[in-house]
Amino acid sequence: MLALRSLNKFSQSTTFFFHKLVLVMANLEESQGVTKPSSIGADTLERHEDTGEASFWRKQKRITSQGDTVNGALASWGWNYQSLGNARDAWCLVNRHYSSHCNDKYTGELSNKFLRSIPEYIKIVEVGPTDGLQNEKQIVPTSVKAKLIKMLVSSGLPIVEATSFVSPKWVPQLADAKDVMEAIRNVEGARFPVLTPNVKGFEAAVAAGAKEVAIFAAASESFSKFNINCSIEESLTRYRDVALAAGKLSFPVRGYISCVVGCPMEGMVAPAKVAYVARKLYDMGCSEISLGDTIGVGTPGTVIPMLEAVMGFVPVDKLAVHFHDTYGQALSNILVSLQMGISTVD
Ligand SMILES: CC(C)(COP(=O)([O-])OP(=O)([O-])OC[C@H]1O[C@@H](n2cnc3c(N)ncnc32)[C@H](O)[C@@H]1OP(=O)([O-])[O-])[C@@H](O)C(=O)NCCC(=O)NCCSC(=O)C[C@@](C)(O)CC(=O)[O-]
Repeated sequence: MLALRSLNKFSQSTTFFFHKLVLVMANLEESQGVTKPSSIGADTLERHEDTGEASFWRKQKRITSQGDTVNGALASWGWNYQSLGNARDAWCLVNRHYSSHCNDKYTGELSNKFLRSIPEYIKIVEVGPTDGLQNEKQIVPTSVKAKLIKMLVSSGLPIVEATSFVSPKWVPQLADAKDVMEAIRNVEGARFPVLTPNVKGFEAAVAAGAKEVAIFAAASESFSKFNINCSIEESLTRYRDVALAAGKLSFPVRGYISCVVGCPMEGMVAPAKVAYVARKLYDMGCSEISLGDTIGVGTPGTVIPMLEAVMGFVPVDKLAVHFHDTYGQALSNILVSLQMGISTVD
């Protein structure tokens, strides 16, 4: 467990978080024509302080709903990429402003303002051996996977998702799931959930010694077909069977949702679609629901309304966030998630 309050002591990193947040806000506004600031720095900061948090969130919502009208191919995210492209220059401006004008007291006040609402403890769920290794071009030997898992545990991580009991034809990288479980059988000090896409996978996981499992749905129809070869509704039926079987053994079941803000095939994903799948997973007994920005296109402007929609159906203490850092937005997205009360981060 990580004492997040200790972040207050590291004014440099909190200032970095804050800079990133200001940047995302500034860039979203500029790219959407909401405002046209002549420069980014103190003016931008004061403007947001003046308007207050509530109106900032409203503004982000408006921007997102404008974005929602953009549909279709990935190219429809052009405004987002544009924002990210501008971010480096703008960050330099903000950074220069702070280094010459900011004193420690001011930085401390800002840190308090932006960190005061975050949970005291954060649970980290490590997913490198699954979400990481499944993308490796070369197949990593079982012994190396086991060593990686042991090292992750010895670094203090309390939960390490160990492997996936999926079809070896679909994910040959993780075809050695049973052997990985055998290799870590005597490792203590952490929990080792595994991914199971159906009852066949669940039964194999139980036989290999797993004590908790995760199922993975998507908020986008196209991605569901691409990833698990079935529609969202079919996947929910499948997962209900897995949850039922897990319930009989009192195994915790984690539910993932992929593409919670964007899909590589469909573009932007509406928050209501994510909320729908989250509610279904929660109702079937998932003890935790992890919201995945699978392709890393989320920004605070799209993440906040998505979280608001999901929180309408699932208690915040049952939610986790899973941000891929493809475009360097993961830290900003994690920060706003923490500010909204999420306390589990993949
Ligand atoms: C779901 C299926 C199985 C459907 O795949 P399918 O081809 O539609 O399944 P099927 O039922 O027709 O079976 C085809 C073959 O697979 C076998 N099979 C069937 N099930 C299993 C199983 N569990 N374990 C081992 N073998 C299995 C089955 O026995 C059969 O073998 P055959 O008769 O041809 O020899 C397949 O699409 C699949 O395995 N997909 C998994 C893909 C995957 O792992 N994706 C990444 C997961 S991580 C993620 O989704 C996102 C996340 C969590 O990281 C968060 C984020 O970033 O968004």
